[in-house]
Amino acid sequence: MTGPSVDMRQVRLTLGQTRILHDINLHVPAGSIHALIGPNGAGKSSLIKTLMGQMPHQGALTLTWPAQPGVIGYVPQALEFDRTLPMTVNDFMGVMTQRRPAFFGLSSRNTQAIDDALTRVGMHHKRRRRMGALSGGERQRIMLAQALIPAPALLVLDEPMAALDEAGVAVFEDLLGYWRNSGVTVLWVEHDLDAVRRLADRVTGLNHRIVFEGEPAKVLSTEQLLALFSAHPRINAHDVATVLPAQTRVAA
Ligand SMILES: Nc1ncnc2c1ncn2[C@@H]1O[C@H](COP(=O)(O)OP(=O)(O)OP(=O)(O)O)[C@@H](O)[C@H]1O
Repeated sequence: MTGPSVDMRQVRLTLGQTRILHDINLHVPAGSIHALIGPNGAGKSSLIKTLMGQMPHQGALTLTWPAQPGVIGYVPQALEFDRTLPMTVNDFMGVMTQRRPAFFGLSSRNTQAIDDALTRVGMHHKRRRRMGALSGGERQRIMLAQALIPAPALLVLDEPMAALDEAGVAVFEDLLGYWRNSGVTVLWVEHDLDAVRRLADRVTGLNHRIVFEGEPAKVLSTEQLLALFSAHPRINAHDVATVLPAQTRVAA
């Protein structure tokens, strides 16, 4: 299950008249946990969608696999579900993990894997609930569960912790440890800088272009964070107060 390295060379993205990404050169080593941080609208989700082949980018994108190409898992930003949509957690897991339509029921081939994944994120007892009746944090746990089937070698996470409570964060950290030990490559968009310091091997600061890259302990200095978060036109005092950790705010 060992993951690939990821390389972007001179990647650019223009949507309409707006240049979203400028000359991105990014290297994510195989089997590493690589965080992507930056202000709102900096292009983090766009970079991830570019990697997933969903954007009309220019430049070179390379995945170098250790042996054969493996599975790429994706956890999108928090999804909303209509409360009345008659789709249970089981149905959703079926839709995400099997080819046959979910209204035929779960494929027996996947039942055990789905049970295990839901147990792993602490949601097995809610598998008959409607997706729209779950809390945001519970839905986020389901999004993590679907990314476990089939076991990914490269995992792309877009703010997976955004809606999680303390117990959910513990589940996520446990999964991250599991992926790390399994050699999975993880590219992870995150706003919680304390979590990035604690859990990532490397971090890239993005604001339409790469502002810095390196080990969190070395590059997440007050100066670098101010350069990253104050260069954006939409940044204001409130954004700085919510984005920078308390320790950094005091120091700044
Ligand atoms: N399809 C699109 N067409 C035009 N502009 C777009 C499109 N998708 C995104 N954008 C713009 O691209 C910029 C980057 O958006 P993106 O969602 O990648 O930022 P982000 O860093 O993920 O932001 P956030 O942290 O708020 O989720 C934004 O200004 C957004 O409005």
